[in-house]
Amino acid sequence: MVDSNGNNHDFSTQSDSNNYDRMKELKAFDETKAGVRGLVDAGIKEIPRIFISPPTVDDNINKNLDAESSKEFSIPVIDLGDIKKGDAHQRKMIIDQVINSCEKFGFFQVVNHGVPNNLMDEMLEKVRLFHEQPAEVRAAFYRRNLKASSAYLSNFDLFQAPSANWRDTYYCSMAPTPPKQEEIPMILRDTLMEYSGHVEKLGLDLFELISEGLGLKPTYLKDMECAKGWAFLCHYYPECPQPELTIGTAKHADSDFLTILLQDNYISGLQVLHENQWVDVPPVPGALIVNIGDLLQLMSNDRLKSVEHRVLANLENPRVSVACFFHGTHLEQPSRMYGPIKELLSESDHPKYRETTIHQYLTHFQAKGLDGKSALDIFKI
Ligand SMILES: O=C(O)CCC(=O)C(=O)O
Ligand SMILES: [Fe+2]
Repeated sequence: MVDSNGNNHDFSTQSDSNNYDRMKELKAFDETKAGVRGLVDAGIKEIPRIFISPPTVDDNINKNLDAESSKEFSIPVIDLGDIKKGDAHQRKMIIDQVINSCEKFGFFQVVNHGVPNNLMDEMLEKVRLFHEQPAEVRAAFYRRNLKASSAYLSNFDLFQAPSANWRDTYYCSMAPTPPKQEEIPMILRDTLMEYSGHVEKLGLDLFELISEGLGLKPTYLKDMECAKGWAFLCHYYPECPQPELTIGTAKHADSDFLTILLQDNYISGLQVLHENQWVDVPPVPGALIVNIGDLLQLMSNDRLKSVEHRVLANLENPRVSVACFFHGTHLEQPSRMYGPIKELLSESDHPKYRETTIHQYLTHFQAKGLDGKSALDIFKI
């Protein structure tokens, strides 16, 4: 294919397995700065070798698009609307639903959450437009620097993971220190800032409900600065000519306290691992998906679950999503320690993890890449 600088790159397809320099091809792909979208625009019919998923431990839980995912379970949908009415009994019922979902699935969807529907639609549309701009426009934002506060790139773990994922991402670290306005692509800027303000409020509400549900004072997690720092991952999953050979996002658990995910209104693909079965999370109009990340699993001493999930690639249509990662203030407070919350421990409930800084945890998560294994394991006592 030809990149935005007019250079020609050839990537091995699966038939070239005897003649395959993986590192060279990863670099060549990265240097196109055009992402997976660039490959599709170039008209490839077979996916390059670097995207082919090797057999993994979860191959018995079939990745195949034709395979039935579990119909036995579904992720709970929780209506937050009644909370605003100030009825204590209703509030208690909602908190119970939230905590039960976090303990059982690690995931739930929320409706009547306060983020306007038209803003959510606009956000998805702007992300799509960003990723569908001409390659040379996108390339200006492409950087493989995980410390950058605003960056477009394909696969943060391209050089670490066992195989590349069929996905491109625009990343924006929004709080507590936002990028300079002009660093955010113009096409996304206003919508992302407005959306961010709403998601911040919802994040605070959720941390309050979870604190209460754990029997802590309502501001406990807020006081731990869980809601003070967040970043957006604006994903784009191009249509894929051979979806059964690759994956949109490999199996992983999230590296933060909590994630609020806005998914495509029409194109599904997100699946959550529950009782060793993949459960689809279908788009629900107006809903946002919420899931517990590793840092809250660690702080709750395994009571709340950071559950593995993945996104399937699909043959026909691009899929868009916007994940908001509440990751705390690790850059501003690098030495702050996080461990199991003392108030949740007892004679019979000993700490299961040693304390760590978020920086230490994230360094490990990023070095490992999405390799299908939990990043929490090395912190277990
Ligand atoms: O695109 C999605 O639906 C999920 C993305 C995701 O799991 C992540 O960014 O961690
Ligand atoms: Fe995730």
